[in-house]
Amino acid sequence: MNNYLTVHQNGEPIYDIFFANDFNSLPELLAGQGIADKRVCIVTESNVAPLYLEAIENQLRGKCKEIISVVFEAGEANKNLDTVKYIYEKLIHARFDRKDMLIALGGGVTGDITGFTAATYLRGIDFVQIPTSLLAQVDSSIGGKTGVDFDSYKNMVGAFHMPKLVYINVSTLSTLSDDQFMSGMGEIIKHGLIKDKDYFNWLMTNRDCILAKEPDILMEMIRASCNIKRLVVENDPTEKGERALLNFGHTLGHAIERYLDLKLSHGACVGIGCCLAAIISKNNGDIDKETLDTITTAFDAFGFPTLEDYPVDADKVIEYTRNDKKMVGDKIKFILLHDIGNAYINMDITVDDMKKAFTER
Ligand SMILES: NC(=O)c1ccc[n+]([C@@H]2O[C@H](COP(=O)([O-])OP(=O)(O)OC[C@H]3O[C@@H](n4cnc5c(N)ncnc54)[C@H](O)[C@@H]3O)[C@@H](O)[C@H]2O)c1
Ligand SMILES: O=C(O)C(=O)C[C@@H](O)[C@H](O)[C@H](O)COP(=O)(O)O
Ligand SMILES: [Zn+2]
Repeated sequence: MNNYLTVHQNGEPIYDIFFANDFNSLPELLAGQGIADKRVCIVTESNVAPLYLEAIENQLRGKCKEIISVVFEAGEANKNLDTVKYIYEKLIHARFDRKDMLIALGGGVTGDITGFTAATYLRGIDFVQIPTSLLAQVDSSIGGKTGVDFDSYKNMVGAFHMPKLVYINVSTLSTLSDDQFMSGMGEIIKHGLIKDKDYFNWLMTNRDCILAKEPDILMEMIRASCNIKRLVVENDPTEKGERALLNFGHTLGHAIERYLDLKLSHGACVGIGCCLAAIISKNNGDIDKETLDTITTAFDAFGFPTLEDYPVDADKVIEYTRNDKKMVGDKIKFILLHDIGNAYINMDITVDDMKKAFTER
């Protein structure tokens, strides 16, 4: 099996997603991106920097014109324009020009911020993703959605800007907390739910090995999820249609993330959002009770919290969905399931339908 997947657009290869257990192939792959003539800025955050920054610097030393790094304070609360401004200042100070490059080293927060900075600095420079969280390895590093939160609105300011390379060193997951591992599983289970019933069943069958973080199983799972995301974003890079399916669980998930003031991880909120969307699918007559139970059992099996653990004011959460980017006029573009592995867009979900999901299962 190849140790990479290639993401295409209009039939043309755009970038590779490379899978490894170390950082040793990074210099060679970046040489292919003309790094010898570039200044490189590694953008990372306070948790990841002490773990992996030096390893990346060691790999790149002598291979590019100059290396600088910018370290910001970890956490979703810093996925904002202030952090972007901080990075712009560093780049201007180091005289970065149009042919220079950013490297995002970290989780989805780092990838989203760095990608957005790369998309906007000097009207766009190259960037590379080195995702270190499970969520970033299977989801956020792929597809070129970049951006930041604005006030408390999730991903309100952003741009589509494709990376030049996604380099996944699966061994970085050894330092990730179990909570953050679970967060990544939220997007992984989502991939099975929207596109691939066999993959969903495989996740359940291999649950114990996944939770034991067996290296071969993790590699297989990460590759499979990357492939699902790759296929969706190749078909619809800028979310004119099918890409919206990747938002399954996110309409209510993002609203819960905001309501809980970021006390729960993105993936945990997506997990709760997926279960609520599955209840709406059942109430809408799309799936039966047995399928709904299979879905909620899956999240339970991977240790996801529920609304019993995190009670919310349903009216307030639903009010927050009005700021969702998927609103079309007064209607919300809701993602539902015809079955496990078969998601679709529904434009007729009402506030009452959402409310019912919180109270009637
Ligand atoms: N652009 C997209 O397509 C896309 C897709 C999904 C999610 N997202 C965004 O991604 C973000 C969530 O990503 P995330 O869960 O990676 O969050 P994150 O970047 O905050 O990382 C989660 C936590 O794990 C730590 N961490 C990361 N890698 C580590 C490692 N190897 N060892 C130890 N600690 C490590 C981080 O410091 C942080 O505390 C959200 O902002 C979400 O909106 C974007
Ligand atoms: O890549 C996509 O498209 C996704 O929707 C993936 C989601 O998991 C991710 O959380 C994304 O950032 C949500 O996008 P948004 O446009 O709803 O903010
Ligand atoms: Zn997500």
